[in-house]
Amino acid sequence: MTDRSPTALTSPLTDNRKAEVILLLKQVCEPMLNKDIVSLGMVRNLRIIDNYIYLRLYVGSEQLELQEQVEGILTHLDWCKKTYVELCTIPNVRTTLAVSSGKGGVGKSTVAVNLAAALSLTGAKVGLLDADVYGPNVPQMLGAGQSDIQAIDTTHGQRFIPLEAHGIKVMSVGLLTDPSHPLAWRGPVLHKIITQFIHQVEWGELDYLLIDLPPGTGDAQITIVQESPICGVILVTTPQQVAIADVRRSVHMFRQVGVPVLGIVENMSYLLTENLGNDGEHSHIPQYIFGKDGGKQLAEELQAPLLGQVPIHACICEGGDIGVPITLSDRHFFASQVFTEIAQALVETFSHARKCF
Ligand SMILES: Nc1ncnc2c1ncn2[C@@H]1O[C@H](COP(=O)(O)OP(=O)(O)OP(=O)(O)O)[C@@H](O)[C@H]1O
Repeated sequence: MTDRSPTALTSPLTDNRKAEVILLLKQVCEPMLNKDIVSLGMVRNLRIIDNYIYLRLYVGSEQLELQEQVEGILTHLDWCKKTYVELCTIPNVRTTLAVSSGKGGVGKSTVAVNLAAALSLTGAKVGLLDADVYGPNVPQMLGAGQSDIQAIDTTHGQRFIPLEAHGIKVMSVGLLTDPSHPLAWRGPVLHKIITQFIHQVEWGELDYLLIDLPPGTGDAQITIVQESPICGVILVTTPQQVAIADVRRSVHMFRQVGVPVLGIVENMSYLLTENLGNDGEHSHIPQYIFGKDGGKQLAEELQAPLLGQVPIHACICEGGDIGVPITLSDRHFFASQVFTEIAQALVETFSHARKCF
């Protein structure tokens, strides 16, 4: 696994200087998550060559001021002649969030699509990048499965134009391939496609870009995480122990590469069944098909917030199949409200941050 933390150089002099640089950079606070930019993994590829500092800064479109703060604070080093900051951002995208899962089939794409829908219902401009190279089904879940992707030539080279479905901008590896042929890309091709996705999509102005990652903790996830200014990751799990074990691994992987885990969504938490009581009254009883509160316990163990518990319901599955997420077709439905609450919590976190800039 490649480390996103600042890179070490070998001589004792540069090691000392690097330590000094990191100490100063730790004083630069990113107000969204109220943490320093080093702990958030925003500073990468730190190199000190003679009296010059080189680094990459991964930011959202409203955090560009951090560059000035970085350059400013490093002027305190009397040995430093100049700092070269390479700003890495997705143009016009304020906040990039990843949706991930330790294991396939736990409902990661379903959560990503419904969360995108819930965010867009708050009035935010939302994009959804389906980077799940092994099962790219976001376009279908938004009713855009058969659409063709257009590319335009710009002064910066060729750019893909995302589709728009229900007011959400969508881009997917699935849209570039024949749906009847499985995706069997390997290493370099995979890397190229993913990197293209991140840097060659003309999103326009977005408040939130959600990236639906492939399941697991392999090369594809690490590449995406390293090549994009992701502010945090939302992890999706079902409550059963095998899924939990995989998500635990994922949390450690994201923390190791310096990406904050914003929280855990427990999907398929319970199924409500109708019960006819002795008094002739109907009531609903939750059945914990995959076990009870596995995600909740994991969240406590890993000290990550439990963002919500999504029930199992045929309408959620049907919404995905017909291309209209349940959160859009019936926003008052009890399962939709879970997504609405998660979206509101995200908006609260990130819009508060915007006021800080
Ligand atoms: N809460 C739910 N209630 C009912 N069905 C659900 C729920 N969540 C997901 N599903 C269904 O489960 C199936 C798998 O969901 P989804 O494709 O979102 O999983 P995934 O984790 O993204 O899978 P993968 O990444 O392995 O392709 C889909 O048919 C989806 O409609």
